[in-house]
Amino acid sequence: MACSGCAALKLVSNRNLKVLGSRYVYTNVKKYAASPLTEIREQFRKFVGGGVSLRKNEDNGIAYIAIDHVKKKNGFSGKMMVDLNDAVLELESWKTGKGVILYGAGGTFCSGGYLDTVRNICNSEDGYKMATLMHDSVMRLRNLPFVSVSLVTGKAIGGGAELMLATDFRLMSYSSEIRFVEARMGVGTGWAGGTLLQQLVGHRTALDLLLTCRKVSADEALVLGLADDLIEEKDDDDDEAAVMKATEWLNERIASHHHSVVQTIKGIVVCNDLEEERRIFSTTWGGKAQQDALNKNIKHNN
Ligand SMILES: CCC(=O)SCCNC(=O)CCNC(=O)[C@H](O)C(C)(C)COP(=O)(O)OP(=O)(O)OC[C@H]1O[C@@H](n2cnc3c(N)ncnc32)[C@H](O)[C@@H]1OP(=O)(O)O
Repeated sequence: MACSGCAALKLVSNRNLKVLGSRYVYTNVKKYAASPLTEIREQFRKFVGGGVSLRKNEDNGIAYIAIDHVKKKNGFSGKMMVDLNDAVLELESWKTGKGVILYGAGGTFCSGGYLDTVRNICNSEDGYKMATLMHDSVMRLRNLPFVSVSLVTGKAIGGGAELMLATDFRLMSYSSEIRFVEARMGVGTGWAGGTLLQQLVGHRTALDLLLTCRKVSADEALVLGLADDLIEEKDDDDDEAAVMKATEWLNERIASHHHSVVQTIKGIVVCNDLEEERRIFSTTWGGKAQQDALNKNIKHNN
């Protein structure tokens, strides 16, 4: 008698898929011994071009991460990958921070992997290493106890489109656009974009955007939930004006709160664990910000 499960099993084994818990996992993917990050960083910092810089403003508690490789539309070199990793590691020890704005210099967010670097690491093992380094930076950035915003002006292409998914929010200038071109370039997402995009817009829209490689305008990004707000631009190349607008937008959410409160709320939202939520929550309970609020007899009726 035909067994319907057998057909499914055959399909699964044909595709080198194995059931693991409730998930199917690929079994025909070559496994690499995990290289230590220090080793990967040493290798990647040799692929020069551009830089990523960090500026912390102690007055407003906002840090600014600038992607700067303007001549190459902010194509992300190996060195920039290491710079980003350094920036995020430094932010992890910033006690009084509240927010982070990630932006591209010269009116482009980021055109993805710098093709000179890409050509130098164009083999499966180095691809695994690049993904390891970028996953480390992206997930550390995402989990920082600060509210993070990507400010997208101009284009966010390929890895650049993935990078903007690392932050809590995305602000786009009206004429900016996002384009996941990885499939057109013969690859998948290597900077955590598949996972993050799926979480943000759902798996069908993620598949659609990744397979069609189509341009997503700022207006459409807003509808899809890829963007949270649009900012007006007088001149897309005017980094300072755009950064100022993003700062205002972020400040509307964080300026009136003590850094300990912002950090607690962000920590709670990303921890996904009630025991951890209790621990983080208890750091502000009974603290000065709570005492001050109680002493003010605040009414919430307007
Ligand atoms: C990690 C996996 C990935 O990220 S896959 C995606 C890799 N990125 C790409 O393939 C982007 C290729 N570039 C482009 O599509 C265009 O240059 C874009 C970004 C749309 C900009 O077009 P447009 O405004 O007309 O400027 P342009 O082409 O004249 O560029 C100016 C100079 O910059 C360069 N450039 C641009 N992006 C990169 C990049 N990612 N890596 C290396 N170089 C890049 C262009 O080649 C051009 O250089 P040049 O002035 O001709 O020497």
